[in-house]
Amino acid sequence: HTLKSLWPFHAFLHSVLQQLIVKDTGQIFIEPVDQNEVPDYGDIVKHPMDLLTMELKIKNSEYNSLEEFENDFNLMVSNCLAYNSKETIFYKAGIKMRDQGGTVLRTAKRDLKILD
Ligand SMILES: CC(=O)c1c[nH]c2ccccc12
Repeated sequence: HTLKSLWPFHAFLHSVLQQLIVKDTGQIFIEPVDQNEVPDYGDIVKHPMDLLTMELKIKNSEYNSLEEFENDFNLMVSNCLAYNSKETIFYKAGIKMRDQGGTVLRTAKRDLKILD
């Protein structure tokens, strides 16, 4: 069996997402940035992304590969590093999520290969 046939692919992505949510200890990635609270956010970030939106995309079967899921993860991180200046807590949380989330995704990619 491969993972895809044995266990729905979206269940695999959901488990990867849960691991990313655990890494978001400051809970700054868990939901979309509220653009009413942050009126200039849309001037800098053209394609917002967050972990809740990624969960909804999993549920809507909008990811056909781990790479597409990873693209949204990278978009979420790069938005954070683009909007927040380097000395902020948010920027530092973005660096931490890039590093720790990157490890989660590297392991998930390896697991997907082993199961094929
Ligand atoms: C992830 C991120 O950049 C943010 C998460 N919450 C915010 C509130 C104001 C400005 C930026 C943010």
